Amino acid sequence: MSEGLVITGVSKSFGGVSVLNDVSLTVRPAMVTALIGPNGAGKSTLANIVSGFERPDRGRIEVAGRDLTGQRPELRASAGLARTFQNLEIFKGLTVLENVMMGAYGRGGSGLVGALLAPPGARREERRLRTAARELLERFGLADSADVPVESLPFGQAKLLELARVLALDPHVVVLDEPAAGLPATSARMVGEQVTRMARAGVAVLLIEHNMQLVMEVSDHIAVLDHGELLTVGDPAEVRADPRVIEAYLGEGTP
Ligand SMILES: Nc1ncnc2c1ncn2[C@@H]1O[C@H](COP(=O)(O)OP(=O)(O)OP(=O)(O)O)[C@@H](O)[C@H]1O
Repeated sequence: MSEGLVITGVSKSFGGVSVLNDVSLTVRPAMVTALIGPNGAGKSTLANIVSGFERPDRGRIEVAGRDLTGQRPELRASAGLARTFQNLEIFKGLTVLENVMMGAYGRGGSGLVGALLAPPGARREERRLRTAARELLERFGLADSADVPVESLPFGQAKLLELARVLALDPHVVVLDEPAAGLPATSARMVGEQVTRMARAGVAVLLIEHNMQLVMEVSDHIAVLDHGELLTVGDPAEVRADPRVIEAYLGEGTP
């Protein structure tokens, strides 16, 4: 049974400056929980703490009921946590299909590297990965590009590929750091559709995103961070109407 992501009482300071102060948030399975807030509010720091790239000064991170506080990022991946990064992260020199197959590596299975290094007897594993990766590309509308070098993908498709790759981990929890950053409206919509679909398949999705239209469309819950403090968590209508949120983040007249 998956219980999603549970963040409890997380605090973090850099050089004596508080960046996160006692943040608690639950990201439930089969739902999209957005984390929004002004630049510098602490969103990426929280994503880094969740995925093990930063250590919290205080607090606890649990994924699917397992306490992962202090565990290395690789161990979190094998516990079912996957994330994307603000900047496009692709494995250059590999094809689109191989990039998706690489995704399965973090889950503790053999993945592409293991499959390539494996003795002939283990080739079945490679075939299984390849088939699963092709199915994911199909679902993301990228099947026609399976065998092209990943560098030749247009930016919008490369952002979709990142989503396909996190799903190759078969994750319980996915943290998406600005998946629609720099995308035109049509591509952002496609990302939104895939994020919704990911959640409906049972994944707990934490979505960090500045594109408010996307956030409002795909989120079940929205958490608002301001100066490292969680201002509120609510559904899109509640958050949109909350005067503190309007003041802290949305600004006059938006959206
Ligand atoms: N490694 C670090 N060392 C020192 N300060 C840091 C470090 N990482 C982040 N900060 C500071 O912590 C604060 C929060 O940054 P963070 O990147 O988490 O904000 P954010 O909400 O993700 O912003 P954005 O929307 O611009 O990405 C900022 O003031 C930033 O300068």
